[in-house]
Amino acid sequence: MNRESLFREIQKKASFLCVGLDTDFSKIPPHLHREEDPVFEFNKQIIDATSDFAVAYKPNIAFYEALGPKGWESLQKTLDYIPKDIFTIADAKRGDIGNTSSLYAKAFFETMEFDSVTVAPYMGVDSVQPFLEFKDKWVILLALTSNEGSKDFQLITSQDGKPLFQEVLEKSATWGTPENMMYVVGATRGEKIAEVRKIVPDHFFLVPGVGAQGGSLKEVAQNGMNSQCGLLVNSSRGIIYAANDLNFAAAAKSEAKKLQQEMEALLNKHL
Ligand SMILES: O=c1ccn([C@@H]2O[C@H](COP(=O)(O)O)[C@@H](O)[C@H]2O)c(=O)[nH]1
Repeated sequence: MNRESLFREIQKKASFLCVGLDTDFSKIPPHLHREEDPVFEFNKQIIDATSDFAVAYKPNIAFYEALGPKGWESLQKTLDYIPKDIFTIADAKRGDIGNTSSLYAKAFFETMEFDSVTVAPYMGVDSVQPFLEFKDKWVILLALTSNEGSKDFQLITSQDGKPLFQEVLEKSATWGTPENMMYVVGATRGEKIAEVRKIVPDHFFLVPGVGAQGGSLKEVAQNGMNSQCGLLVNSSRGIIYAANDLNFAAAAKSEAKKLQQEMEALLNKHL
C-alpha cells in the first residue's frame, strides 16, 4: 500500500488506529480452545469486530513463531483474512547482513505479502537497504522505543550532545523516503515526540505504548501529527484482551471504537 492510499483510509475512517494482534494462546478465551485453530479463530473475530475502526493491523511475529509451524499457519491465515484496504505490519524487528536481510524482506513482503516490517537500525545501511527495494512496501525503523530500557542506548548522547536516536533518524532519513520508511516512536516518550517530528517532519510514525503501557494519545497527537496525520497509533492488549469470555469480541469492538472516536476528535483539531 502506498502513502496516498494509507492517508485516504485514515480520512475515510477518521482513524489512525493500529490494532495489535499479539495473540497469546494462554490469554484467549477458554471456549475457543476447542476450535481447530484457536489463534486464527480469535484473530478472525477480533478483525470482524474492529475493522470499521482500524486502518492497520500489527501481528507481533513472536506470538506466532513461538507456536512453531502451526503458529506460522495461523499468521498466514490471519494475514489473508485482513481486508485488503487495511495496512499490515509484521512486527518482527529484523535486520542482518545484506544477503540475510534480503531473505527476511522476501519472507515478509513476497512470501507473506505484508505491507511493512519493523527493522532494527543497529547494523546500519546495508542491513536496511534490502527491505527498501520493494515497491509500495515499507520499512518501519526502530527510532525511540516505548520500553524503559530504551534509555540504555537510544538516549545516550555523543560528544556533540546529540542523542543516539537523533543520529539514527538523521542518517536513516537519507536511506529511504517518507514514501517507504516509517519510524517507531513510543507513546511513553510523549515529551520527545515533538523532537522526533522536527527531525523527520514528513515520515509516518508507528506509535506503540498507548493502553497497557500508559502513553497518552492526546500527547502523541499534539506532538506528532503532521499534515497527512503521520501517525499509526497501536494498541494491542488494551483492545484484544478487553474481556476474556464469550463477549471478548464485543469488548474489543467497544475499546477500538472508543479510541477511534478520540482519534476523530484529534484529527478534526489538528488537520
Ligand atoms: O517500542 C516498541 C516497539 C514495539 N512494541 C510492540 O508494540 C506492541 C504493544 O503492545 P501493547 O499491548 O499495546 O502494550 C507489542 O507488540 C510490542 O512488542 C512496543 O510496545 N514498543
